Amino acid sequence: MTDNPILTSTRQAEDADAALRPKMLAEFVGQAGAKDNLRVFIESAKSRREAMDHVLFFGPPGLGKTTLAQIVARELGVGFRSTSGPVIAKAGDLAALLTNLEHGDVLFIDEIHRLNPVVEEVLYPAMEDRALDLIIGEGPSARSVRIDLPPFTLIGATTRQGLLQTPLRDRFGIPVRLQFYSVEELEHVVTRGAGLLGIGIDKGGATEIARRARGTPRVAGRLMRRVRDFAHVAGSDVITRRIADESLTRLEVDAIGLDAQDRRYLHMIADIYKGGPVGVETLAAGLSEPRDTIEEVIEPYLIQLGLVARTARGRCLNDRGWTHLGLTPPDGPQGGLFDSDQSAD
Ligand SMILES: Nc1ncnc2c1ncn2[C@@H]1O[C@H](COP(=O)(O)OP(=O)(O)OP(=O)(O)O)[C@@H](O)[C@H]1O
Ligand SMILES: [Mg+2]
Repeated sequence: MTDNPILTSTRQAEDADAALRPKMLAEFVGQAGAKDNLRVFIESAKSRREAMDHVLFFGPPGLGKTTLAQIVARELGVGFRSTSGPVIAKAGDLAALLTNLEHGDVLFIDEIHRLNPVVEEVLYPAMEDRALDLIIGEGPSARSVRIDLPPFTLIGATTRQGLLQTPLRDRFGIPVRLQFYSVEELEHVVTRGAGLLGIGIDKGGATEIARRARGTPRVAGRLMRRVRDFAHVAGSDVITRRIADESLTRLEVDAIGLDAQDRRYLHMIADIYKGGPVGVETLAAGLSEPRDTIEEVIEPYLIQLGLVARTARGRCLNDRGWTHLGLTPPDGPQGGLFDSDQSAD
């Protein structure tokens, strides 16, 4: 099966993450609630010798969806097959994947919100009845055959739960929302990662990187690799707060983890649209970024920090957003909508 293009074409971008990926649930930092629940479902499935119910992981990029999917398969002691929504072009591709599964296997479909609707139709009976309904032949001689599938666990991952069709969403028995990580959790991620990369790090260095990692382990890993390069060139084998701070400042990552792209986004709303509201399409055009990048990568963290609000009329800069840019919010009617924002800290 390994030469099957559907199986091998996992996203390139993931490769850089591989070295830092935790292998078992016990090594996976944070997401305590999700982990506790998964542990129960895994144990139960194992003791009943049944396939675990289907799982949907959703949340912003880099929070550990792919990692958790691999961990679930490993903890269950079953095979792991991986593909992604846009890669499965035809119903037949999915049928081939499903019929090659072995008893209890995990089939991981990344970016499951991007499945072709025709393929999605095939997935419904597969998830629900573990059966495949195929039409064989054409015209008057066409007939439908039903093929039984082995018990399997589908794990879907998406950054856009809202784009999932309700029938698909409802077929996942275990929906899991991943949250942004706390600074303490990211300190663990960074310290563990430094160990794996073979560089020392002290508490101050770990805190400095964690505070600036946008609540996201992937960003923490990336920043740590860059800081390690600076430390290396500076001839230090330990990442200290000073080295971390200097390197991240040189990389234009500010004290709360925003990078040049985030600041461009905030400045566009502040300087050109006077704080908004402004539509996401307009921002996408102005920043020359795809709308998806704005909605999936840039905005979730800025919203979480309370710098920006998504409203029905468009994006608005909150008082905190103005303050972070070192600007004063204009007193105007648009302030009134958001003055519930806890300010003054
Ligand atoms: N809880 C965690 N503890 C330690 N490292 C983590 C954790 N979660 C994620 N990582 C690391 O962060 C990186 C990104 O994780 P992962 O690829 O699982 O994210 P994702 O949610 O699938 O992202 P995307 O939406 O882009 O596919 C990996 O290198 C992984 O090692
Ligand atoms: Mg992923």
